[in-house]
Amino acid sequence: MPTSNTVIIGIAGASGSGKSSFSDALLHEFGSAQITILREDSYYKDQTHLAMEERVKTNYDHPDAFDHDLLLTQLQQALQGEPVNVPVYDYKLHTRAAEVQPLPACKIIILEGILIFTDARLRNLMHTRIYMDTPLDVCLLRRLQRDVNERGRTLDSVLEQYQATVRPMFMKYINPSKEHAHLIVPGGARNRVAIDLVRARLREML
Ligand SMILES: Nc1ncnc2c1ncn2[C@@H]1O[C@H](COP(=O)(O)OP(=O)(O)O)[C@@H](O)[C@H]1O
Ligand SMILES: Nc1ccn([C@@H]2O[C@H](COP(=O)(O)O)[C@@H](O)[C@H]2O)c(=O)n1
Repeated sequence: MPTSNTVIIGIAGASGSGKSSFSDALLHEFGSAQITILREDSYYKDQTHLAMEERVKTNYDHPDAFDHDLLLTQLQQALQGEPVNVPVYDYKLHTRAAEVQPLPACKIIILEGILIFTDARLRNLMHTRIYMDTPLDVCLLRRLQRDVNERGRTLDSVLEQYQATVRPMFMKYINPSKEHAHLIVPGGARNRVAIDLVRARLREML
């Protein structure tokens, strides 16, 4: 458990389950002066040393794809009130961008990502753990649309990656990590009751 005044809320779930949308809904309720969102995706390992053909072959749904050590260090710095420069990830180039993004100092940090509950060091820093429990077919359809429209992917590449790594890693790592959740949310970011419940809990903390 964190010892500072800052509180970390973890939101995990499959890719396309609505983690970002749920986090954004909470940010919308409270505003950026009180809540900031930190995305596990920002901590994908730098791959500038690899050729593009190697980068596309990476398993991005395995815990080893992330630099959780850096994420942990930066969360601890944020809890101590120290300035934090978050890496910026580029999904089209599959690597870290040159720039960094300062993390605003806030009372509540929402940490969202597919594998954040698989690491006990991260879990132990989270005051509340929420799991987005959205059916996998719905997740795939959303991901397909998003990856083609926003992440520079083709239909074939999304389906190939889904079968090769996304679904198997969900079964092996993400779905079992649900056992660490305090709250399991069906229906994603449109679950108004869940947003209201979490909002009430966050309001108590502020
Ligand atoms: N309840 C919903 N209904 C329809 N589309 C949604 C819903 N929640 C999220 N989406 C869309 O699905 C895509 C993936 O959602 P997102 O919140 O980014 O998921 P995650 O962060 O878990 O990958 C986004 O394009 C988002 O706009
Ligand atoms: N270069 C990359 C890096 C990550 N991914 C996929 O992103 C998913 C996690 O992000 P969400 O916003 O969907 O939770 C994960 O499932 C990776 O497969 C990628 O395709 N390419």
